[in-house]
Amino acid sequence: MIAPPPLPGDNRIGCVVDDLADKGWSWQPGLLPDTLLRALREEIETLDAEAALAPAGIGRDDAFQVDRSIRKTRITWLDDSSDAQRAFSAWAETWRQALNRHLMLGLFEFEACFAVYPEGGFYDRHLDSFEGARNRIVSLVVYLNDTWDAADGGALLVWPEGASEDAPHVATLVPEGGGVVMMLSETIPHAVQRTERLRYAIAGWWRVNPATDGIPIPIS
Ligand SMILES: O=C(O)CCC(=O)C(=O)O
Ligand SMILES: [Fe+2]
Repeated sequence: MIAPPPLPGDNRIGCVVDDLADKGWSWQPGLLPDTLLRALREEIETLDAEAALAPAGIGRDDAFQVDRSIRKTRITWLDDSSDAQRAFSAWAETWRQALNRHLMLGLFEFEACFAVYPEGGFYDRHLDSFEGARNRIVSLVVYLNDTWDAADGGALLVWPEGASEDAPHVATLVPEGGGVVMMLSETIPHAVQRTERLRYAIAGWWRVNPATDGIPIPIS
């Protein structure tokens, strides 16, 4: 079990909000509650054992492809079909509301997938929001392994907004269980280094209302 390190006043919302406003990303070790971490890890292990996770693609629907030269992961979408997933959705919803309240982002809906990186898995540098679609605004990544050593690889590398392809990354985040990353999907480049062991995570995205012709889709 990983004890959350003390943060100034333990004001996690304040820290995340300030980080997102200042630099566009935030790393919060031990932010996911332990009970949720354990339940989600059990679920991702079971799903993976049942081979429910399909190789992940890149790009939007019509451009969907499985390209192992860019990404090697297995994913399955969350659908609120278990207690653990529903508890995770409720937890994510508290963050959606907090981010909207403090940053006025207008985050509207959330989608997330379980992601298993096998040994040798990786994800090359990318942005989470696809060109031409203002769909994903804030990315959320939650790490589900129990323990993790730097020597296990699989670190998340983060670049600042606008960094060129050959610019050095500014953070190397070790995916310790319960650690959480939030970042602006449209502007923060990031990559997953080759992992030397099975790496469990949830990757999720908050999106704005996908209104067409200026007419917002009502909340059902
Ligand atoms: O697992 C991670 O650390 C990041 C995953 C990621 O970048 C993605 O799924 O878009
Ligand atoms: Fe990403």
